[in-house]
Amino acid sequence: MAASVQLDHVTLKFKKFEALKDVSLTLEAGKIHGLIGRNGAGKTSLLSLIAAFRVPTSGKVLVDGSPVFENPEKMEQVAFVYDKDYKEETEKAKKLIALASHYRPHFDMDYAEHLIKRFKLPIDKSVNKLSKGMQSALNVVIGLASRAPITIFDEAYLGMDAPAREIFYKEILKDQEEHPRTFILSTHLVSEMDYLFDRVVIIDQGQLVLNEPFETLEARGASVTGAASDVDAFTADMKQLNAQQLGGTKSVMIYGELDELKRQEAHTMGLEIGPVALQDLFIHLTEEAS
Ligand SMILES: Nc1ncnc2c1ncn2[C@@H]1O[C@H](COP(=O)(O)OP(=O)(O)OP(=O)(O)O)[C@@H](O)[C@H]1O
Repeated sequence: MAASVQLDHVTLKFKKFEALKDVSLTLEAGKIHGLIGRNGAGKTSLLSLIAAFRVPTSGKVLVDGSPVFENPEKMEQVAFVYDKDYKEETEKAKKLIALASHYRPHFDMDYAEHLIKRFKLPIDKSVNKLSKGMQSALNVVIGLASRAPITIFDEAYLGMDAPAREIFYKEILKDQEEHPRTFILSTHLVSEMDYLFDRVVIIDQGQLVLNEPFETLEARGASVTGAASDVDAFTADMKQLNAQQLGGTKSVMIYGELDELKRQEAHTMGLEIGPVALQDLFIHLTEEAS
């Protein structure tokens, strides 16, 4: 089960400060959305509106066409996983999982047990005694096993080591094939997670920069790799986002579409053309927006 999200001219103010400024966007049902933005861009503010933790100052936040705020039927369709403060949480991990299974209508306990094993989560420990990475794994177990039609992970990986993050990413992809839902993944680990995204949403200083399919975004640039002197000659009059050199081999990320003629020229020169890195595009687009 998956649901769509629509923001219609949404503004969120904290006193006079506008954390979100007239944001309108649609998140498609059944897609994995990567939400990226600099620190303080407004990602958590946006997500807390979708999860109905807050009400917008103006504008509408709709889940499958109906307002989500104070709407229990829509609110139970949204799972919002974020970096909770568990300092005072003395219940055991298994108790929190059992509680979630009661109030989440699509919760799958068999899947939760599978995830507990995958993350080696010590469910008999009090939650405040779990390591930071284990607390994150607990949040991820609850978020994934809830199978909420809209599942939001707001930097849910904090404290997780690389193997645990890898398990998290693989489980998202595997479960999405079998039980499609709408995921929103807010992250600063852009280069690590970009392969998960069907669509990319970038916000900057409270404003929407773009909301596009990943392939369309990737086509906005390219990577050019080959002998350093040839790469330099080929990219001389192009907008360069990033360059790396190892010995005589250079790789340059360029901004701008390469037409067929240019691609043939690169081929003739023995240069390899690949996709542009989302991380480099993101840095460029947010600098441009500023
Ligand atoms: N409760 C609040 N009161 C006042 N200002 C707030 C509040 N919550 C957020 N803000 C401000 O709103 C802006 C957006 O914050 P938000 O947490 O949404 O950003 P973010 O993109 O999630 O950032 P980060 O990547 O650093 O977590 C920031 O300038 C922040 O200081």
